[in-house]
Order: sequence, then structure tokens, then C-alpha cells
Amino acid sequence: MQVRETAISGLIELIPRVFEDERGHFFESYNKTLFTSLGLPMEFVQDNQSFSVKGVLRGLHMQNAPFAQGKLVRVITGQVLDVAVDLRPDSPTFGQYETFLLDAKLANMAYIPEGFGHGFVALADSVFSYKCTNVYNKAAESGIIWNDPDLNIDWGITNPIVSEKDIELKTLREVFPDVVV
Ligand SMILES: Cc1cn([C@H]2C[C@H](O)[C@@H](COP(=O)(O)OP(=O)(O)O[C@H]3O[C@H](C)C(=O)[C@H](O)[C@H]3O)O2)c(=O)[nH]c1=O
Repeated sequence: MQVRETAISGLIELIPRVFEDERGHFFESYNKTLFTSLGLPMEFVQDNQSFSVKGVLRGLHMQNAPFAQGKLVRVITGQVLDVAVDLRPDSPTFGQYETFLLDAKLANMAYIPEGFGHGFVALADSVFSYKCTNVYNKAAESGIIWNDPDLNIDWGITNPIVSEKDIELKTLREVFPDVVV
């Protein structure tokens, strides 16, 4: 397993070793002993899976404390541009984001710590799978509108398919009025 750190503390990409042979391929998508040895001792308590047709954008979502979720995200089929935004008010990188091109053929993953806004756009019909460090709590759900002017995220797409719920998400300044952007 290769680990690629990013400019944002705690936000990393993980590239597993893929074993290929004439039948196809095999890789470990999660191994607690290995993750602990890599400094990733978190406990995952819920697995999620979604299917998105090409052009769908889900996010930016997060859950407020005490239901904040760390997420180990990957694509089972297809390809997505995954976006993680640092929304930890005390973080020196608050408002900064990283993108990850997650591709089923690469089998690459990202670990997104608690306190981050998360979203992705499907670059092909894609099955998205992720492990969470906390359970779903609807009342704790929050998020930022995908095209927030301060975040100015380059999603690589102009007219994504966005849910009615996500269209109503607030801006960064509305959600964090006391944090200097
Ligand atoms: C997240 C979640 C949703 N649901 C139900 C609630 C809705 O009736 C239905 C669809 O939920 P939603 O439209 O919020 O699904 P996504 O837009 O894929 O949300 C996810 O998208 C972004 C990318 C994330 O990182 C979050 O994990 C999550 O917010 O599933 C559940 O029953 N359990 C859950 O954990």
C-alpha cells in the first residue's frame, strides 16, 4: 500500500498493491493491521455504496460533531473526481481543498478525515463505496453548495446533475460566519 500525503494535514491518497493474473486482479481494499501500521488506526462503523450516472455531482456534504465522519472512499466501477475540503474552523488550511481522480482500474482510495466537506462528480457511470468512522445521523447533516464562490472548486464540469437537496446547500460564509475566509 502506497500512501501519498497532500498539502492538507490528515488528507491522504492510498494506492493498494494490485495482484493481476490471467483471471483478472485482486487487492485488499482494507486491512486493519496494515492501516494501523500506517498510522491509520481509525475504527470504521458503517459502509456506504452509491451508483451515479455520468455527470452526477454529490456534495459537498459533512456531518456535524459529535457525528462527524472520517471516510475511506473508492470507486468499484467507473471513475470520479473526488473533492475534500478542509472545514475544520481552527485549521490553518481551512477552506483549502484537494482533488483525487479515483478510478476503478487504479484501485486508488482517499482517506478524508472528520471535519471535511466531501463530494464527487461522476466522470463515468460509477459505483462509489466508502467506509465511515461514524454512523449516519440525518439531524447532524450539513454541507456547502458545490459551486461556492469562495471555494471556487474546479470540478471539470459545468452543468452537473445535482439533487434538489444539494441545490439548496448554503455557502461557506453562511455556514461558517465567524471564520475568516
Ligand atoms: C448518507 C446516507 C443517506 N441515507 C439515505 C438518506 C436518503 O434518503 C438517501 C440518499 O441520501 P443522500 O441523497 O444524502 O445521498 P448522497 O448524496 O450520496 O450523500 C452522500 O454523499 C456524499 C458524497 C457524502 O460524502 C456523504 O457520505 C453522503 O452525504 O439515503 C442513509 O440511509 N444513510 C446514509 O448514511
